[in-house]
Amino acid sequence: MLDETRKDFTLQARRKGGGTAPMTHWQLPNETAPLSDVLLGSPAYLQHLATSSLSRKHLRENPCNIQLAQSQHAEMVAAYESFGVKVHMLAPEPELPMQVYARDSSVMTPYGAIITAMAQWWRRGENYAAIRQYEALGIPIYDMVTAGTFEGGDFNVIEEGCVLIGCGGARTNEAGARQVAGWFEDEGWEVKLAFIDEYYVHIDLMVVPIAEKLTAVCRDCTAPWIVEWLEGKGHEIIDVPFRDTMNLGCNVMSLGKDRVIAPERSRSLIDALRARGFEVTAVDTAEISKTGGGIHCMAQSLRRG
Ligand SMILES: NC(=O)NCCC[C@H](N)C(=O)O
Repeated sequence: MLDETRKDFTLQARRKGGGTAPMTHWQLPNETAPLSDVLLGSPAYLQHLATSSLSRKHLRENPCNIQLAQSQHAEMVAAYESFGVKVHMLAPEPELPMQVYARDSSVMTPYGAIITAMAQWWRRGENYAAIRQYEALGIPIYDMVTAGTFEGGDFNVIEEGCVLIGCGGARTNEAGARQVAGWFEDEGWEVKLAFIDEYYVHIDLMVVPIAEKLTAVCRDCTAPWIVEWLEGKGHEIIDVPFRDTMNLGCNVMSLGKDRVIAPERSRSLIDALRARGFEVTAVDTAEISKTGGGIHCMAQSLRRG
């Protein structure tokens, strides 16, 4: 017999045309409410691959020391735990060298998890691993992307019922982006599509929610309409320098209640947050980030609020 927590699992909770009921045992109203459960990926089988301009440059010049990256990951896990966040770890699989980036293979929403469609063949198995993980946790699958490619770093919940979807072509393509956009428009959300250059990989490199009406943005590489749109909603913008952004310095994780986990090297953002009274735990993730992602890319919020 299925235990209480697993009985909510289903492979397609989405109601066609909208009106899907939000989850009952889990909740995720937005990306800035207090975080109590997070999904992370193990770096046990991490490899440094040429996945993007970013990771290729480091591979050429100064490849990732995997052991050091693993110890940095352990420190990041400890940071979540020190804030009382329960860490759920994807079961590591030797066939999945990028599984540490738990943000991308699925996307948690108020209705359950979207199973994405990874663009690069060496990441596709992560989608199946994510399904198994949600089954084990009793989290319903909202739906699975079938029309094109879609990666979780491109689903950026700005506030409750409002999402910015990144579309760089090489990762999330237009067909995938429009399919997901349509689902959330049907649910009554405000949805904006941001076409970005594939150099930036995902939209969460340059736009990341920090707190209610407070967003970190790299103005130098974010389309001005996005900044104006956020400001129009009353968001204060913390500008993150371009160089820091390309080192994943904007890619931080909000824990809610004015607490943030940020990469140690992102001095400008850390100082700006501390000046506003935020509690910032700075973790050195520079070695992991040579493989192309940061703290936000490595985390999938499972429960907030
Ligand atoms: N959300 C993200 O930006 N994820 C980073 C993914 C990094 C990984 N090396 C990749 O290129 O797929």
